[in-house]
Amino acid sequence: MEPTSIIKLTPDQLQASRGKYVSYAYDLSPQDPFKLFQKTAAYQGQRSFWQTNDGQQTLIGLLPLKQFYNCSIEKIQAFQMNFRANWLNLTPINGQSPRLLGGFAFNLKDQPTSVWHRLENGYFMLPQILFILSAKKAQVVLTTISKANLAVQLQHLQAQIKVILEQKPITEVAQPIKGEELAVTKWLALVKRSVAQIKIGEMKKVVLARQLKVTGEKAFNSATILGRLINQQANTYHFLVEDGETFFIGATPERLIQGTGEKFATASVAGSIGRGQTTIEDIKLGNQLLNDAKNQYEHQIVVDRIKQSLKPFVQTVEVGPAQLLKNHDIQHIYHPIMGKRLPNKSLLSVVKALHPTPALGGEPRATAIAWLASEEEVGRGMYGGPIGWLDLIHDEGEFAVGLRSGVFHQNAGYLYAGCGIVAASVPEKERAETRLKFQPMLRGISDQWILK
Ligand SMILES: C=C(O[C@@H]1C=C(C(=O)O)C=C[C@H]1O)C(=O)O
Repeated sequence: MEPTSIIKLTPDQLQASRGKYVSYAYDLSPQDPFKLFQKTAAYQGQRSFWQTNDGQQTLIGLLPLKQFYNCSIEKIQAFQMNFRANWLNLTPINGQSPRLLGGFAFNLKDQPTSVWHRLENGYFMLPQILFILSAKKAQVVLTTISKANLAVQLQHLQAQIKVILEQKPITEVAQPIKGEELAVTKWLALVKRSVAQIKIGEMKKVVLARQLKVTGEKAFNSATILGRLINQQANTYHFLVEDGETFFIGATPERLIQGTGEKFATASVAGSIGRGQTTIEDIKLGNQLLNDAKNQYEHQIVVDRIKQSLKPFVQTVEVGPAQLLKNHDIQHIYHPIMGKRLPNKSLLSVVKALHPTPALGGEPRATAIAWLASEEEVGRGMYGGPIGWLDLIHDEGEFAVGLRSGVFHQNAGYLYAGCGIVAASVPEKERAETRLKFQPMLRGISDQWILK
């Protein structure tokens, strides 16, 4: 299957490729996504991982050819255009094209918070080695900038893949951790102030986030956490971006946008309750959530806003029926929302129009964002931002909302959780809801945690 000599170019072709982005895609035998990721330990600090919520599609990116920090949507879009204009496809027929992996910040900050290191304002990478995996198929896309000897450049990448595939996957046992919810009193006071602000009619809803700090004896290992999240959190997107010693990781249930050739699909996910110990209790809790006036109200704000925001990009906005989105620790009210894509509407322009939805920002958006910027103590970094991938050639891709997540550096990690505040919010109840939302990450990091 793997070609022995990857490519033969004539001198003229070589000349034409000089300075251009070139890519070459080929098939591998099917791979177990996480096992393959474990085999890439030698590339730690230079990897990205993405898996869809049905577990059917996985992307693993290694060895950035390009890295983007301080990622405005415009900057990434400009790169996509530039790449397309300077790209040479060496794959004989069809084949996959190069993709960017990574995410945007919740909002761009002038003054970075140290816990995020270089990831504060978002991060994307263009991998030299990109694995695209589905249940039955594994493909790899090699991307490089053509220099004097392109064939050697590509063969060098191909040789690295061979080495990766021969590795033994290593599994590490998770370490015990200490956890501390940060600034709780201040946060409860902010909930109260926000409710007051809502009651005087300044806003309808604002989503407030807080942090839980975790500490281990030794540095956290991204692969260990990722493997546990994959095992524990079904029905969620699993994502990881690494930048040297810093990584952002999570298991989010919320799709922001999927763009295929034909459609744009998004979802409203808002309104939360725990899972039951028994099936009967679980159904009861689900029904309670679906019929609860406060949660219905919180949710409807999200549906209405998404409908408005998506409208200019699709033929007709279709809203599916209300459903429960059930995860390991929590369930939400959820509607699929989609429409047929109108011509000349880019995926990133939809990201810009949607983000942040009132599931993460608030309503009205500008007022809520201004309120968060002035009142929220800690920077959100990539928490709550769009995270996923973008095809550089076909303008297809998918972005989830980067929640149920945390940023890690050496032996410290900061988990984030937020919740929608409306006029009927009670601070202690909202704290309990955010506690529930820390659970997936705590469980993902360790079997043993002590909370201060
Ligand atoms: C903000 C978070 O979750 C969001 C807020 C929800 C809510 O307020 O009910 C539910 C799902 C998410 O859209 C989070 O998990 O941190």
